[in-house]
Amino acid sequence: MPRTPLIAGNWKMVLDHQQGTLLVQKLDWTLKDARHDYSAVEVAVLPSHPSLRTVQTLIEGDKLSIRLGAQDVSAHEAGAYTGEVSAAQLAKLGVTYVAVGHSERRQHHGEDDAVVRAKTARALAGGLVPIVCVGEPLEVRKAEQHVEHTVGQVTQALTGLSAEQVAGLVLAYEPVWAIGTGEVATPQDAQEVCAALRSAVAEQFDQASADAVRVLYGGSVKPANIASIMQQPDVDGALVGGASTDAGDFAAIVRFRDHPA
Ligand SMILES: O=C(CO)COP(=O)(O)O
Repeated sequence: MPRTPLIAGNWKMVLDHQQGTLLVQKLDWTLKDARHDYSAVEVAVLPSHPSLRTVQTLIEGDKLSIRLGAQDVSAHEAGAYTGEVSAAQLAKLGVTYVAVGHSERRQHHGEDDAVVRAKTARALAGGLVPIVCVGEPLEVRKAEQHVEHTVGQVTQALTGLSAEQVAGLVLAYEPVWAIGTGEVATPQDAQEVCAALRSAVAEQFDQASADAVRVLYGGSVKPANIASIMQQPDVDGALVGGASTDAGDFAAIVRFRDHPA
C-alpha cells in the first residue's frame, strides 16, 4: 500500500483563533480552486490549544477535509494536572494528530525521551495519531552523529508499542539547525535520516510497520523547496512551521506536485 503524503502546518504560538479560522478558510478556498484531492495529499493544521475549538467548529460546520492536530498533549491521563490537556480532551474536540517531542518542547520545556515516550503512548491510548518529532542539534550534525542521534530518539519514543501501533503513527525528522533558520536540509540529508528512521522501525518492530509508518521532514520548508524534498523515496510529507501561517504559501506546499522539483 503506498503511503499517503501528509502536509501538516505547525502554527506554533503564532496565530490567535481569529487569524487561525481565517487562514483555514483561505486555505480551503485556495485548495478547492486547485481541485485538490485530499485523499491523495492529506492536509492538517496544528493550532495552539485555545484555537482548536474555533477551528474545529469551522471544519465540522463547513465539512472541510482539512484535519485538525494539536501541538502537544499531556503525558497524564486525567485529573489534577493544572494547565495540562489530555489526549481524551483533544480527541473529543475532533483532533486527529498531535505533535509529540517537538525540539522546541525538548529545548524549552525539558522534555526528555522518557516524557516523549509517555506522551506518545498516551496519545495512542486516547485515540490520537502522534507525530513523533526527532532531530539533531548543529553540533551533533557537525560531528556526523545525526543518524545515531535521531535513531536513538525514535527507538526510545516507540519502546513498548506494538507493531500495529507504530504502523499507524507518524515520525517527523526536524533537524534543529534547520528550524526557523532558512537553512533547509538538502533533499539528500532528509532522505538519509528518513530512510534510517524507517530501517530502525523495521529492526525494532517489523518490515510491515516500517513500510506503513509515515516519515515527514520539517525545517524551513517553503513552496520553492518542497517538490525536491517530496521526490525522496522515504519522505512522506512535511511538518511546516513559518510557511504554514500564510495560506498561499501553505497551499502551494500542499500542491507540491504542481511545481517542478
Ligand atoms: O518546527 C517546524 C515545524 O514543526 C519547522 O519550522 P519552520 O518551517 O519555521 O522552519
